[in-house]
Amino acid sequence: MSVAVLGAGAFGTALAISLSRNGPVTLWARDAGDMAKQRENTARLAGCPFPDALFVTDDLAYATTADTLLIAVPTQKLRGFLNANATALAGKSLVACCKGIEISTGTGPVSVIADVIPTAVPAILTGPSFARDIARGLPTALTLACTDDEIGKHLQQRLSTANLRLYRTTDTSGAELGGALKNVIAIACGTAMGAGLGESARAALMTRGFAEMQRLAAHLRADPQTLAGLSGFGDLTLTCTSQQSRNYSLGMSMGQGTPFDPSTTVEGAATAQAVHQLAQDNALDLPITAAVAGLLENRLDVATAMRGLLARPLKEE
Ligand SMILES: NC(=O)C1=CN([C@@H]2O[C@H](COP(=O)(O)OP(=O)(O)OC[C@H]3O[C@@H](n4cnc5c(N)ncnc54)[C@H](OP(=O)(O)O)[C@@H]3O)[C@@H](O)[C@H]2O)C=CC1
Ligand SMILES: O=C(CO)COP(=O)(O)O
Repeated sequence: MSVAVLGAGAFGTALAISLSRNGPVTLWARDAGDMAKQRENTARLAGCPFPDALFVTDDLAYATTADTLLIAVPTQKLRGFLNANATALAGKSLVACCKGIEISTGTGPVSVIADVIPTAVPAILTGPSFARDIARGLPTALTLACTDDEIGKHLQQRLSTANLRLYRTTDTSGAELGGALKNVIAIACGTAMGAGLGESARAALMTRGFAEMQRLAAHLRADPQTLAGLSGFGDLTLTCTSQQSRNYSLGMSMGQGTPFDPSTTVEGAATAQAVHQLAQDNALDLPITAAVAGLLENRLDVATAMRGLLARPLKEE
């Protein structure tokens, strides 16, 4: 099974570095010039040199000769990328390596792939992992979800390494929901911490945020067990507690009232909007998501958002 990673941001680069410890891997970037010369992605993942088995290219036709393609572009860019390269991607195993819900359709990366490239076998690789940890070869466990269990088994074998351990599921819906929604809750947690509301408030937001994740997953018929696994609870834990997370950091900035670099990839911002819309369309009660969407759209300030959450009617857990 030959492997290429399409998209050389922090995560795509880290995966390519990690997988090239198993054998040759191609990393495709829109502009590969500097990376090919320096053997390092100084812009997105500085300090992580490329192993010899990693080949960088900006020739998509060459990269897509591999039979398994990992796609690591941000969720809101995925459809455009697939449409632009549909012929080259037809019939391949396409593993989404992004976390989010598309604003225009309210669906996740696996559904977007199935929609644009119906001949492909879509899968998703998701779970608790920072790009830098993967690139450094630190121990990491992720979820590989593919509705075709046989292909899922092949992908699990090929994409696991000595330090990157993949667990398999056929529940693509649960896996993509967990990875998308935890980012929204991480923004909420970062906001609370930035505003000085304390670690008890963060624990409450994580737990009630997880209840929102389960509620939406149940509505969309995802398996609750998937939400309790690496791609849901696992990634929620990591992202809501680490300043390495960009979603958490955006929240911290909002809580502190300090500026945040708008060019940073923060998947939870668009996803909060998409999920808030889904909740309204389906009469689902997702108050933390609604508060995050309100903060991001400047309809709410932190104090009002917190007051709103605390003033909700008392209920059973
Ligand atoms: N960073 C991390 O620790 C982790 C990230 N992820 C997920 O990985 C996904 C990507 O994030 P990450 O790598 O960190 O983001 P980065 O901001 O580091 O990089 C985004 C990359 O996407 C590329 N890109 C954007 N639009 C297109 C397009 N239309 N066609 C081709 N390439 C495009 C950019 O290319 P260019 O450089 O040319 O602009 C850039 O290389 C996100 O969904 C994120 O949630 C998951 C786990 C960990
Ligand atoms: O998904 C991640 C960790 O699993 C990375 O989180 P951020 O996108 O918030 O940096």
